[in-house]
Amino acid sequence: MSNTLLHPVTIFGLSLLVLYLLKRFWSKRKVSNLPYPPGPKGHLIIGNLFDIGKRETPWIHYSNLSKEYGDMVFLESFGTKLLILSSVERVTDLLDKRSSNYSGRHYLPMLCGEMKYDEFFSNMTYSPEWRKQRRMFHQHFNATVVSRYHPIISSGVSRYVEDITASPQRFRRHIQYYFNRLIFRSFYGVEILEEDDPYIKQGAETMEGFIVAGIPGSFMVDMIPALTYVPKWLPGTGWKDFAEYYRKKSRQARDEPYDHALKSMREGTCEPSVASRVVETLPPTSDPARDEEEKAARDVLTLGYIGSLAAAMTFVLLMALHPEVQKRAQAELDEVVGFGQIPTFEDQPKLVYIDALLRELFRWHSEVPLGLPHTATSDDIYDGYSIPKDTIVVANVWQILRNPAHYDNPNEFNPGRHIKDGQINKDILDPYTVAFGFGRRICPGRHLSLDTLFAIVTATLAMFDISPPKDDAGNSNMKYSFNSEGAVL
Ligand code: HEM
Repeated sequence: MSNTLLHPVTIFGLSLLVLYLLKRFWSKRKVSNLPYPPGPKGHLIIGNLFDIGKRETPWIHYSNLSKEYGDMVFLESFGTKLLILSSVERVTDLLDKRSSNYSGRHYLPMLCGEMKYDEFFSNMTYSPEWRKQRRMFHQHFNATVVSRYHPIISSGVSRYVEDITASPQRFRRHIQYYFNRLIFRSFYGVEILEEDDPYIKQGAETMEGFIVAGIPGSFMVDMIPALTYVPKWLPGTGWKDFAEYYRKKSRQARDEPYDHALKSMREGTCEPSVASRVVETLPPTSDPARDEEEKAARDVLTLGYIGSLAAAMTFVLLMALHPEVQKRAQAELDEVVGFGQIPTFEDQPKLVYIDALLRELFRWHSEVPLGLPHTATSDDIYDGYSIPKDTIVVANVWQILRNPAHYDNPNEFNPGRHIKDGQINKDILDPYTVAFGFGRRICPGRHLSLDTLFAIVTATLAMFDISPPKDDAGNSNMKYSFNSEGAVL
């Protein structure tokens, strides 16, 4: 008898039955008698698993679903509820206007439980700890103080121009190096001397882990959290090695540059940085709160790794594909700044076409096509529908930025669409208000990010011409694709 009960098929069957009953139970817990927002009918037991589960371009799948069900699509599988918003109106109503309820982050068993990425405030749920870390970050990167990094940005640009002049074919490495040097100098006051610096690698790998595990449904354990208890020696548990690898990398990325900065501060060899300002405000080492505050500081600093590299790579691709846009931008620089001169931040307000080009860059290719998912921290009722607590709310940024109601011929790359009567057209949807996220969770690094991009984009256009590679017959043979680091040429 006991043998029959322990038979793997019996255990599997019983588990399915329990999951099914749980699903029925959870599905019945509606906020009120109101229905959930529309969405495809789920299958028996697994619900909408096939819609939520891993796929290469989920934003395109969600966009197709919205054509059938409207600008709010509700999916559910094993108790996980997902609401996909695909219009500015819905996003504004829920993520901006009701942001006190929609600023949570979902506890993803893989990302948070296994990989421990919820130590960084970008992945923390809406809590006092999140508020503390976010405030700390904001102090150093809000719009009024970000100009303090301009000297570092400008010196980085000079070095970038030298590097590209010396070896233009290595442009990807030089762009990467520009962003990494900038981040390390501004955050840690530390100069990165080598392109292959281990800190750079740790940061990139930490980000890589986030990009894969940050999308709900990428790992089965996100749907069935009980899988956490499956022992590592069982076949099919390679995801546990993945989690361990990235857990270690993110800890290194957090601790090593910070310790390096502390050492340089003690030796008096580092320049003023976010780290030095944060350390000055920490309680004394004798204070029991010191450890906790210092851990928060380490976590906050690590988030600086999130880079604008992807946008810069996409810029290079677009200039190679659109010589007419490149020429027009160069003509504006020649006229406003002078031929072969690198603009400064003072020139920025006069460079309207460059402004439009950067906006179009963010519109045409969103680096984070589904933003970062928010969650509802309480039950809600909206537009005749019930939205239960813990629903994951995702904005389909890609679809909003390609909506023909906002942009004519949305697939076309056309900076001119953002200009009217020689000025930025305020009547057209500003892509930055979508690309950098929403409400209380809006990207706090956006000002730094836009300034660093302005500097590298204008320096590149002022000093170089970008053209596609040619074959022996002189024909362009450029092939490209996109990955998490932007365009791959
Ligand atoms: C092209 C560059 C960038 C893009 C497109 C981008 C986009 C985003 C998006 C979509 C979010 C999620 C917002 C939401 O939850 O609604 C976010 C969050 C965040 N970003 Fe950025 N970002 C960029 C660069 C940066 C940089 C350079 C930094 C650091 C200096 C940074 C720091 C952060 C942090 C800390 C969060 C988490 C905020 C929170 O959860 O409270 N980002 N970013």
